[in-house]
Amino acid sequence: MATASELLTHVDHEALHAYLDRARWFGSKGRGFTVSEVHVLGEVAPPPGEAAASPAPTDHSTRPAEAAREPRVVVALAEVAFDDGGEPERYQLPLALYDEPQERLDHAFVGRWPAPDGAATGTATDAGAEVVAYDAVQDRAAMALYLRSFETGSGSAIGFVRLGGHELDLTAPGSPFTGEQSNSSVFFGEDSVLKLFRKVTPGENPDVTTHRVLTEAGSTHVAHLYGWIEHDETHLGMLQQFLRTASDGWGIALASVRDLFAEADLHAEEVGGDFASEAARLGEALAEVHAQLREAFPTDTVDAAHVAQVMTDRLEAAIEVVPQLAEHADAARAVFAAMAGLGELPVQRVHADLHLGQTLRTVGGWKLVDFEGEPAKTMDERVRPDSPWRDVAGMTRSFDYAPHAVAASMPEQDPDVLHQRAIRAGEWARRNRKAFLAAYCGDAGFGAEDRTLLTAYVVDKAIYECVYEARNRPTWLSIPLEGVARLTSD
Ligand SMILES: Nc1ncnc2c1ncn2[C@@H]1O[C@H](COP(=O)(O)OP(=O)(O)O)[C@@H](O)[C@H]1O
Ligand SMILES: O=P(O)(O)O[C@H]1O[C@H](CO)[C@@H](O[C@H]2O[C@H](CO)[C@@H](O)[C@H](O)[C@H]2O)[C@H](O)[C@H]1O
Repeated sequence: MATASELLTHVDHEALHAYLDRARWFGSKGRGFTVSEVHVLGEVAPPPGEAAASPAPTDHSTRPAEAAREPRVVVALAEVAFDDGGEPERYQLPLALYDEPQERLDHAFVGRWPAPDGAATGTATDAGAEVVAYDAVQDRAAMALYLRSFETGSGSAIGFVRLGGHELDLTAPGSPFTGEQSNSSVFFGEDSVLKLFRKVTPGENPDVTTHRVLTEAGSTHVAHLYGWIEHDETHLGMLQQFLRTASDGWGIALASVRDLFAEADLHAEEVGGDFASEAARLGEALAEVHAQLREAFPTDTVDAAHVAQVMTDRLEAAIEVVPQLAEHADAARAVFAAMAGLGELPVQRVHADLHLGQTLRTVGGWKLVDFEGEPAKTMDERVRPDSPWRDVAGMTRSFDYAPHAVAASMPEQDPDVLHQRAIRAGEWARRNRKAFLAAYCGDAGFGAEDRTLLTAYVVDKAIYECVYEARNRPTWLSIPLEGVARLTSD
């Protein structure tokens, strides 16, 4: 039978290029690139002689002949070189390989290329003439092999590591997550969630290491980590508790804002969908998570003047991308300068890209997800200890985004109505920020130095968001840009 590497001997780089170009998770859209190399990391299959722990679940939507067949699942890394000479990137491609087309997987087609000379692909009884590749994430049979490998290991250089404490439901069928995300997740029934990291950087991924520590500390504010996938000490993915009763914080916040806007004469606290008590619970949850992270990861201090300089540099770079920031630049520099004299700041492991979309409300309280940090930063930067105010600032900005995102989506043109709505958006943001901050600070209170620091982190985050929106959702740019204007004119 052909080896995993042999199956990709004649891999079609053009097909991979086209596939990457249309993938939601490809993070360099709009830049010219080529797939310069394809590395085969290994195969996902039970080790030889290992009995299957359970049969692959049947996909009832498929014809019986197809449903009975298991693919060869090969994990490849596509190396991407950019025409603009920028740093190359590497993307993980878990491929389900068959020796003939699978109609049920048309939507997940990646490419087809000649089979290795004279070798059967092992996906059918006859020697195959070609390899037909699909995105394994979309293939229930391939995902069953992943789940089973957490029990048996994969018998290749790809390591499947389990944490104790939970018995996996190996019969649960895998369904790909269909919402917005930067990686690729698959839900196994109501038991577990597998997230495969798409843009791969050598070394540990903070999503795994942070979840591991919080799981082992018994945190009630994260989905427990069940295991992870690694290759050569690089994390490729993780398996977590499925949060059955989860609703996402961004959606709940938007509903609350809509309730407020629907009641022209009421204040936020008088409306049924008031979010303030949830904002307070979020503040408590974040404080607990920060305390646990302080216990488990190294802490340090950093000179505030250095942080102020980094923020100022980020502002200068942001002006290149969003020239409208220039008119607020002096005021922003002054905000950063005000923090520069605060001496040594405590730093620790933090979430690093916290916003309402990274929070899930369950019957067991709020859970924080996705500890990977800001996608624009290098992995080294993302795991560096940082100020906890970074996370508080992220949530503060989110409380500003939610009402302004709803307001921007409403077709109203009447200046009086727009003016009223802007006032009420500010009211919603202030009310929830205040509740969140009071709960986060608890007995420690919120002093003048804290205010100076938080303001600097909030302005820095809003500047980051301007760049993020310009590159990802240009029609949303006005939300953080107006946020910068308000923050720097206070
Ligand atoms: N443990 C979980 N249980 C249920 N849903 C989850 C869980 N973890 C994440 N989700 C959902 O999946 C979405 C994407 O997860 P996330 O970790 O943010 O992925 P990405 O890093 O690709 O952005 C989340 O916004 C949330 O809606
Ligand atoms: O979730 P990611 O880690 O991919 O974070 C990036 O995308 C976020 C948007 O999906 C972006 O968040 C910004 O928009 C949110 C509303 O969609 C808002 O709640 C946040 O406050 C705002 O920052 C995030 O900045 C970016 O890193």
